[in-house]
Order: sequence, then structure tokens, then C-alpha cells
Amino acid sequence: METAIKVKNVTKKFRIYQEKNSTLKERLVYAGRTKFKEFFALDNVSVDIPKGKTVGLIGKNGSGKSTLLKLISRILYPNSGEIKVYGRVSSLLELGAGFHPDFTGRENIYMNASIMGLSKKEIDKKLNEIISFSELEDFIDNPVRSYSSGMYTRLAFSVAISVEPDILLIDEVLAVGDYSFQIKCLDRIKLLKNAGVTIVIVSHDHNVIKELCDLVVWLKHGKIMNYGNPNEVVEQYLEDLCKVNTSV
Ligand SMILES: Nc1ncnc2c1ncn2[C@@H]1O[C@H](COP(=O)(O)OP(=O)(O)OP(=O)(O)O)[C@@H](O)[C@H]1O
Repeated sequence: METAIKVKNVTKKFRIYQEKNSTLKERLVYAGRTKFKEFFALDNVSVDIPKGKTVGLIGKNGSGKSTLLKLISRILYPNSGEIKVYGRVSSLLELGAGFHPDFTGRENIYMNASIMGLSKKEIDKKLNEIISFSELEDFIDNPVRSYSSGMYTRLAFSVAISVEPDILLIDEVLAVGDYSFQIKCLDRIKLLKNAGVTIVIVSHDHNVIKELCDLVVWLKHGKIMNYGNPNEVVEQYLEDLCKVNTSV
């Protein structure tokens, strides 16, 4: 099977800064330097995402799901390891990332879609469709800083799907929109899936994961615990959660 995304032995560390040096000795030893600890958000992770499949990422808060998506979309770079991506990527990651707050919705559509590789002409052609999907006709010429989080998401989702990506990365954004928009987004995601787009989605909604995904990756403390059949992997993850909760 053809691969859309290949993640090989990827490690991502962050620094956790600790209290300022307080004693005289510490101040002399660490003169001018702040103490920090290194923390593994992803620890030697390898995973192949097959072309045309929808893959869910599950795991507790802080397990490394968003970090993995950010590495795939090259917002972050790994400390070691390698990530290969085959095709045009469109990502819906942090809410409103890529939007400029002082620009209007319309201006942000142009800015965002051109960053994702569309020409001005292509965006002109798609503009009405993008605005209409977002249902923000009445607000499209207002600066996006006046938008609610749901309105941000609507616009971001509409732009992300309009660029006809080969690969779509979605991080938990569905939870932000209202119910009717969530359904509309899910329907659109299913259409893209059926059209052969490779999708990687982070969600804490296991019903969405089971309904949508062909495969699921379970991350725990930055390591892959399992990767495979959605029902099995979700069950295993839930069992592990129960074990941890009852042992406390
Ligand atoms: N820029 C950063 N600087 C320092 N630590 C970070 C940074 N980004 C993420 N982390 C840490 O890395 C770990 C993994 O974070 P990540 O956002 O990938 O988790 P997640 O599984 O997506 O969690 P959630 O379900 O809460 O969204 C967390 O402990 C987080 O605090």
C-alpha cells in the first residue's frame, strides 16, 4: 500500500523551565542561565499513514497528539528522526492559527489559501463557496478578532477544505463549532475521505473516531501503544484509563 506520511524514529523534546535560581550558590553556578529540564513530547515514534486512509490519534491530554500533527505539518521540527509527506497538506490545527486578527474574514481567506498554495485566480473562483460553507456572509468583512471561537473554526475549516488537499490534518476543531456545523463538517470530511484524501484527525470523541477512521494510533507519554483497528485500539485505551483510575 502506498504511503502518504512516513514518520520514522521521531523524537521531539521540549524544555520545561524551572524556578529562577534562588540561592547565592545557584546564582553563581548558573550565572545568567535559567535551569530547565528536557521533556519528551514524542519519544522515538514511527508510524506509516497509508494513502487514502483516515487515521485517528487518541490519547490522554499531553500524550503528544498535537505535537505529532504539528511535526507532520512542519510547524515544528523533530530533534531527531525523519518525516516524509507525499502530497499537498492542509491543516486545521490551533484555532485561528494562520489568521491575522486585524484582517477581515475575506482578507484572511486570501492570505490563508495563498499560503496553502492557491493562486489569486483560484481563490477568486472559490471565494463564494468558502464564504457560503462558513455561513459567515454577514461578517465576512469584519476583522476576525471580532469573531467567536466557533466563527473562527467555521472560516478555518472552510478554507482548509477548499484547497483540495491530498492530506488533511485536523486537531480537535470539530468540538468548537455548534452541533449543526459539526455535522456539516463531518459530512464534508466523509466526502473528502471517499474522494481519496488522506486524513489524520485528533479527537477525544471516540464515536467520531470509530465512525470515521480506518485506523487508530494510541499515544501515551509520547510513545505509540498501539496502531490498528479503531474499535480494538479505542477499547484498549479505555481499559488502560480504567486501570489507571482504579489503581489511584
Ligand atoms: N511549545 C511547547 N513548549 C513546551 N512544552 C510543550 C510545547 N508544546 C507541547 N508541549 C508539551 O508536550 C506535551 C504533549 O503536548 P501535546 O499538545 O502534543 O499533547 P496532546 O496529546 O495533543 O494533548 P491534548 O489532548 O491536551 O490536546 C505536553 O506535556 C505539552 O505540555
